[in-house]
Amino acid sequence: MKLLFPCLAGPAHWKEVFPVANGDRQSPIDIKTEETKYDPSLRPLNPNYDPASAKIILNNGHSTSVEFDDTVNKSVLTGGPLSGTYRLRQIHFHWGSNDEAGSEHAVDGMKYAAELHVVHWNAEKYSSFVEAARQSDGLAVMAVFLKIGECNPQLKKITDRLDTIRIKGKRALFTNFDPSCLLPKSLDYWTYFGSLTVPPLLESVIWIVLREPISVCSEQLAKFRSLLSTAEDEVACCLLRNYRPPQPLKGREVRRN
Ligand SMILES: CC[C@H](CNC(=O)c1ccc(S(N)(=O)=O)cc1)c1ccc2[nH]ccc2c1
Ligand SMILES: [Zn+2]
Repeated sequence: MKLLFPCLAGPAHWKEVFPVANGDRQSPIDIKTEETKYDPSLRPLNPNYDPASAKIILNNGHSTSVEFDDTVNKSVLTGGPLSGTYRLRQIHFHWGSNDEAGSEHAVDGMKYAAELHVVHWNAEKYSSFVEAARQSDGLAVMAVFLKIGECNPQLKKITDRLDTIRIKGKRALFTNFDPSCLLPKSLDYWTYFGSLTVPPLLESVIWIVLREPISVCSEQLAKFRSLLSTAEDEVACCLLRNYRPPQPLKGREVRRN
């Protein structure tokens, strides 16, 4: 069925505007843990972030993100499956309309309540994020699962600011923030070659999915759902869910350290 604004209609219609939606390395995926392959060549992850790089917190209508200064190598990710230095650009979240689903990746068919994405780009090889986003090794996104449980005091720094950016397009100063505070104790991970999970769905992401979740409580998730996907002059519509369902693996390998 041809829709006027397919992107607004959600994941099922994206292929009409972005044929790559049916590509060979789409994300997210359901990680079947029994089929992952231990790879001794994988190194420990080495995130090294400077809290001064944090700039603003933003509601872009599809998620809330914290944007970092990526004009210099101040906050970077090295190690893991990566060759070279990947520069931190932004972090953002995916969630669902209830606590039972909300993550993008799944583990043996199980979905978590939400998922944090820490987005980096290969500033060693490419001159901008947008250029890197068109290259097969251009981006590296670290995914962290959010599991329903205790309220997360570190996440509170973000959820406490959401009422100031409720409307799409709103932004507020947000600095002195090191996203490492949102990482779990263990940095063990799965890794595979994939894509952006929202249009333009570019197949340029080296995914690094941390195996240990962090906690989030229902009240904190409710604050994400109270964000609006609509701008000032539009009829208010809550951003109740913004996760893409798992995509076909198409023969890809998922490695673990
Ligand atoms: C190239 C796309 C980009 C906008 N999109 C993203 O940055 C993005 C990042 C991560 C993920 S996820 N969920 O997979 O982690 C999804 C989308 C984008 C598109 C056009 C642009 N023009 C100027 C800057 C710019 C950035
Ligand atoms: Zn994302």
